[in-house]
Amino acid sequence: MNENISIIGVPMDLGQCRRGVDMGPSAIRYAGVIERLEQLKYDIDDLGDISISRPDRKQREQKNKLRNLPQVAEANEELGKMVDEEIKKQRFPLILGGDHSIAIGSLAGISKHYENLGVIWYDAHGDLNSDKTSPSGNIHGMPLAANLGVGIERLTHILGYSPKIKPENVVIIGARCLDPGEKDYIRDLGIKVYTMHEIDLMGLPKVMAETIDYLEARTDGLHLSLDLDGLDPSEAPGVGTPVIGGLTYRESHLAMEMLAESNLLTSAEFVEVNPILDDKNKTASVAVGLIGSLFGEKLK
Ligand SMILES: NC(=[NH2+])NCCC[C@H](N)C(=O)O
Ligand SMILES: [Mn+2]
Ligand SMILES: [Mn+2]
Repeated sequence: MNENISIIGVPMDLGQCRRGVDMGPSAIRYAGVIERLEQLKYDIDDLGDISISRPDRKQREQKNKLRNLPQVAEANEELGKMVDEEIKKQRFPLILGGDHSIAIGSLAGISKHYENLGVIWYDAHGDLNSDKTSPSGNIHGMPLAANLGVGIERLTHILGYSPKIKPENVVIIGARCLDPGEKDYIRDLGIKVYTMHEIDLMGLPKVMAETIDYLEARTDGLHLSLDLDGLDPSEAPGVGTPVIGGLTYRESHLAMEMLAESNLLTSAEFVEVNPILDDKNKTASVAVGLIGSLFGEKLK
């Protein structure tokens, strides 16, 4: 793995309705992410947090299908540019959210550098809605669709190009809450999804081994987009859209260790940590533990 990591915080809470997820980056820093990675001998450059502009009251009262679109789009443009710069410097971008709408900017900056970027979407949700299918109007339910080129241009064309990724290079792991439009889309495009059903049947080690083999054969870079709500809410309670019946702490560590061993990863993001909904920063600590495993921490 690249020994040089650049950390970018994105205190974004405008892609959904629960306040507090904007404090995710500071909760993850407080839980010791930098110290943890420095112990593993990485060179860390913490670039701090992107500034997010606030909608005014008039805008907040508007009922439209894409909540806070101007601010979300603008922050994603800025994130995309920063990520692009770090990759040009040959540094590994590690992005800390913030709600999952920030994956639009991350992939805008990353995907420019790869012909066939692979993406692992570790999440209870598909995040495959568009303005047309979204039941909520929340942009954090749309980033994977936007990156596949589906949705309104202001989101699909961040940094001026689209699509960012191809459906056959995406693997969703941990899904257990999909909206009707998302299910249709997965079926039509044949996106590879390991729902909790397959994980229960096959076991997480087999799921990860298949995922890694599949992506290794067809991609030239690999991004992990890990939504903490992929884990079970009993172990990661500090998230805005919890869904019972998720991946365990142990399974998630093993998934990270197997990814570390594969040596394929070129970028990662950890999103949806909401310290206000958390239990004594437990979810941020889980995120830091997972980051440790992802970057090669071992007991022997
Ligand atoms: N990143 C997330 N937590 N997304 C949750 C999305 C929930 C729902 N599918 C929606 O579109 O509103
Ligand atoms: Mn989710
Ligand atoms: Mn998500």
